[in-house]
Amino acid sequence: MPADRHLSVSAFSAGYLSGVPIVNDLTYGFASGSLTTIVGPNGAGKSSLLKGIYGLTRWCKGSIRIGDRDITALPAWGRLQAGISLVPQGRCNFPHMTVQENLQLGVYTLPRSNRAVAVAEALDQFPALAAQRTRAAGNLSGGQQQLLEIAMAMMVHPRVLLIDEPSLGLSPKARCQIFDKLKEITDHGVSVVMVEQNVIEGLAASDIAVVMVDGRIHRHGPAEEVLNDPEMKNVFLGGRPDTAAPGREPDRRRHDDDGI
Ligand SMILES: Nc1ncnc2c1ncn2[C@@H]1O[C@H](COP(=O)(O)OP(=O)(O)OP(=O)(O)O)[C@@H](O)[C@H]1O
Repeated sequence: MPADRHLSVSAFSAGYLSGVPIVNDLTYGFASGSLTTIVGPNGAGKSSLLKGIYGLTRWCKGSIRIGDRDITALPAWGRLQAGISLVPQGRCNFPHMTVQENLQLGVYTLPRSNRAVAVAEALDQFPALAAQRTRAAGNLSGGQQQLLEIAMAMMVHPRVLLIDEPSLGLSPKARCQIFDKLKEITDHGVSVVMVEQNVIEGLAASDIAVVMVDGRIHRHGPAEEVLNDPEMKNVFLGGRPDTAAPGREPDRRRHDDDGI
């Protein structure tokens, strides 16, 4: 995989209150063109790591590189231009606007002359959205809304896609479809870094697992290996095949039954 898609952090700390690191002195290179999933207990700093990489925490120190370019000094929009896209937790698209209008917002940062082509490409790459292009985004199923978020993040052709808990509130079928889509994205050479609370399903779909505890990396390795490690199962995965990360309340929100 091309080296310019390699995201790495070095002695990286980030947080919200001055002097209180949530992500603590972390050094790690995310495998290029792979699906890396970050798991760990509640409050471990998983989401904060994604936000810190994207430039959304109040402070950070250490360094972040994409390829051989140091992007630490760039603000969030600069990191987007450098090739990092973020899908934050939750479905935060514009619910009263149509799918097509949401996609048009996704290309707002591109030169005007490239925008129509980018929207057409997105509809081509996400056929489930093409079928719904004139529908208000808020009326889509949860899985379709998540797909729309992913499509919007992909429209700027990122080298690295950061995505926070994409399966939240989705049915098993829709979760599976989202993970498949993320795998497909890595097939096109994009490095995907996902935070996921559905540990078993998330890791089963992934290439690499990173286990975070207290702001630090406790363990990393091939996802299958981590998934099958008895220590990981007992300590972090709850030891049962359908268990989310310990400490998390079960998700009682309505699930979409029909997938995407
Ligand atoms: N905007 C914020 N301001 C202050 N503290 C925050 C903010 N966001 C997160 N935190 C704190 O940072 C710590 C880590 O939170 P974070 O969301 O990164 O953990 P997480 O591993 O993603 O956990 P979860 O699985 O619960 O989302 C928590 O103690 C949380 O309260």
